[in-house]
Amino acid sequence: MSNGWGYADHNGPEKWCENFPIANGPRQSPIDIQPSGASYDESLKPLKLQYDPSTSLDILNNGHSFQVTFADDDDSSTLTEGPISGKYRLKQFHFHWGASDDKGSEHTVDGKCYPAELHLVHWNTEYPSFGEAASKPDGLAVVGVFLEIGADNPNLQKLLDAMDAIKCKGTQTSFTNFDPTVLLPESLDYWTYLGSLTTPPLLESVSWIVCKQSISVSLEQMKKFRSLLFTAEDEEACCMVNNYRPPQPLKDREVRASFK
Ligand SMILES: NS(=O)(=O)c1ccc(C(=O)N2CCN(Cc3ccccc3)C2)cc1
Ligand SMILES: [Zn+2]
Repeated sequence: MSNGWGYADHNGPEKWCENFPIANGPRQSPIDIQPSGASYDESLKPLKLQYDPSTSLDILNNGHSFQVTFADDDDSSTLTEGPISGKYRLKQFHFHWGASDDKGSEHTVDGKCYPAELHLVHWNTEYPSFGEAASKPDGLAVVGVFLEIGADNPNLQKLLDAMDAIKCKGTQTSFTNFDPTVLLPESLDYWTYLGSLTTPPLLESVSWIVCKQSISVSLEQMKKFRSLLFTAEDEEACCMVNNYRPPQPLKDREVRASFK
């Protein structure tokens, strides 16, 4: 398999170790979060997320997910406090989801899968760029938010409306003036652990921050996610679904909770 990794049987998560041996490393993500095994840490601070909507740039179908990319040449949109030290800049956010509502999240909670999971990706400003930070053990911080089937979520609608313009791999369109704060749950209680990118190159550089509370998504809104394609315009269409990596062994790691 060249660098053409994906989520199909021939190039999916079970095959990634062939080109990315770190797939079997000591701090891989995602994991199954077992709340009874997590330890409450009173020293954990509340998350401080300060996003400037004017830093949102565009929305892209990258063939693995869709992502909204942010200008990260200054400290306009940052994550501070929480379990991290220093300041991390927002680079992009994206989602993972399933072909049906019984799967799609990457992290699970006591084995429970959610239909989708949002990842807000930040990089440590100790380093000069995302690319540099991505290879450092404290280089990235990703905030994960579960999506749960329920009421229509109006805060997702601008994303969904843009999907017609990014149906195929490699398509993108302007996506300005978007404040990702609207995608966060009411409570920012979280679990945190040291892990990795959940896609190749699976670099073990991520401080994971997974919110306990989910946000809602309706059945109709989930169908819109599933209307995207993994494939380019000139290829046989393949629906973008099941773009998630299953939970990986916890190995010698602890999961801490910011709440009792
Ligand atoms: N699912 S997740 O949240 O773990 C996640 C997935 C992908 C990414 C991401 O932006 N890239 C993964 C590698 N890619 C290419 C790359 C670029 C520079 C250095 C190294 C590699 C970028 C970030 C977070
Ligand atoms: Zn992700």
